This record gives sequence, C-alpha cells and structure tokens, in this order.
Amino acid sequence: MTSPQFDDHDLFTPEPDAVVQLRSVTVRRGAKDLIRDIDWTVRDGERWIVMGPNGAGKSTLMQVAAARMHPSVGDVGLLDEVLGEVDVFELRPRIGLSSAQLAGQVPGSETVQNAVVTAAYGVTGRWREEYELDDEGRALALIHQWGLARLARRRFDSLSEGERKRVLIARALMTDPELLLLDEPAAGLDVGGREDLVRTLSTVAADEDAPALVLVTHHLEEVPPGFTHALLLREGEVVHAGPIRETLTDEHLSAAFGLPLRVSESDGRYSAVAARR
Ligand SMILES: Nc1ncnc2c1ncn2[C@@H]1O[C@H](COP(=O)(O)OP(=O)(O)OP(=O)(O)O)[C@@H](O)[C@H]1O
Repeated sequence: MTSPQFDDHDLFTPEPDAVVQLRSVTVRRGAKDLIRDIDWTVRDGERWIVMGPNGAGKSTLMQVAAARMHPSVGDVGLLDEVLGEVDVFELRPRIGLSSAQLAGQVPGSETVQNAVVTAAYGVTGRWREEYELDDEGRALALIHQWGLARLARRRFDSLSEGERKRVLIARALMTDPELLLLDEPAAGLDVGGREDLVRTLSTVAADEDAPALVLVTHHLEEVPPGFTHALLLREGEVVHAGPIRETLTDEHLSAAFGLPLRVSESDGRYSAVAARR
C-alpha cells in the first residue's frame, strides 16, 4: 500500500495572529516574475510601509494581499483563511483596498456618497441594490470623518486628486475591514494634501481599534509617524523587511532604490537625499 503524498501546500496553516501571511509566493506572467519567492507576515495591530522603485512589484503584492490575485507559486494566508480554499467574494469585504486601479472603476458620474456606500456590496457604481439605513449611516459617518461632508453629493469626476484619494480611503473603510491596504494614497497630492493625509493616517495608526494597515509609497516623506514595520522591494524580491527603524536605513534603502541614499528621521518623519560621493 502506498501512503498518501502531501506537498508543502497541504501543510500550510497561517499563524493565528497573522493577518497576511505569504510563504514563498511568486506571481508569474509569461516569462516574467512580477514578485518572486516572497515571505511576509503582517500581524494583528501592525502598521506596514511597502516601498520600492517603479515596477518593483508593490501593487502586485497588494493585489495578492487583497485577495484580487492568486499566486502562481506559494501559499497565501489572509485573515485566518487560505487563498485557494476560500470563497474570495466572502473574503474581499473583510479587506479594505484603495488603489489607482479602483479609482478608475468608479463611474465619474457617481456621487461621493454612492462611491463610498457601494463598497457594502463590493461594487463601484450604484444600480438597483437596496442599501440598509445602517449602510447609508456608516457611509455618511466616514464621509464626515474624512472631511468630505460638503462634497457628499458631488460627482466623483469633479473632485480634486486629494479629495478623490480621501473618498477611496473612506470607501475602503466602509465594510469595517480587518485589514486596510492603501496603494499610494498620497500620489498626486500637493504638499498640503500630503501633510493632511500623513497626519490623518498617523492618527489611524495610533488607534488600537483600527485594522492592520499596509501603506504603499515611493517616498519616505509619506511615512506616517506610528507605522511599525517596513518591507522594501526591488525587482520583485524582498530587499529587507522588519521593524521600521531597522529597515528604513541608508543601507537597505540604497539597495532597494539602486543608488546611495542618506536617510534621516526626526519625530517619526523620514526623508532621504542622494549621498555625496
Ligand atoms: N499582467 C502583466 N503582465 C506582464 N507584466 C506585468 C503585468 N502586470 C504588471 N506587470 C509588470 O510587473 C512589474 C511590477 O508591477 P507592479 O505594478 O506590481 O509594480 P509597482 O512596484 O507597483 O510599480 P509602480 O511603483 O510603478 O506603481 C512591472 O514591471 C510591470 O510592468
């Protein structure tokens, strides 16, 4: 009699406090690995920065962590479930995602209020769904919380970039997610808009009841104080990951961006300039 054959996949059980757990994850398209052999664990209460140059694989990683993309190789645990063994349509509402790709899916004619409330059904435009009063109430509360009250009835396509970014974050929070993924929320903002967003995200980071957070950015100046960990990517691979102060160093950032950088930190705010040769 032959004994049953198990490969490693069968043995994958996410750790109990892991909100995201990737084990040896590769996403391949054609001959190209968009991300390669990634091990990464985000635990309850952690606030992560994901950073790396253009094309490093950050958005691909977010798509996997949002249960929008399956790995070609490896295992993914999300909120005590395993991708491939769970109905992603039940899992996705537990994960809030804001990204440029999602912004493109919201119909321009949709109001701010509808852009937020439609997340309750996992859709981007309002059609014939009947929303509970609770849903409408939660959407309005989020709209207030994110400083959008005077814009609630405005068309999405009439908003400034900064206003649009706030709508997408409010939308991502609509389902009261256990994990919040923000893919470049400060891209395209002016310095005032960026500073506003950094301050708000820093407040969210300090809130014990807030979900686990992952923030993708290219810029150290966009790292909100209170974020606890960072992961640096380059060409689809992890350069370094761990507690933020041990990760956002001259050495690791220079390796990630492929040029010598000098990093400074003051009161939890980071910045970087090219090192003098
Ligand atoms: N479907 C696809 N087929 C082939 N290559 C792809 C596909 N999707 C993305 N890529 C490539 O994979 C790489 C990683 O893309 P990704 O969008 O994850 O990077 P990123 O770090 O988010 O980049 P950016 O900072 O520019 O937004 C890029 O080189 C991109 O061109």
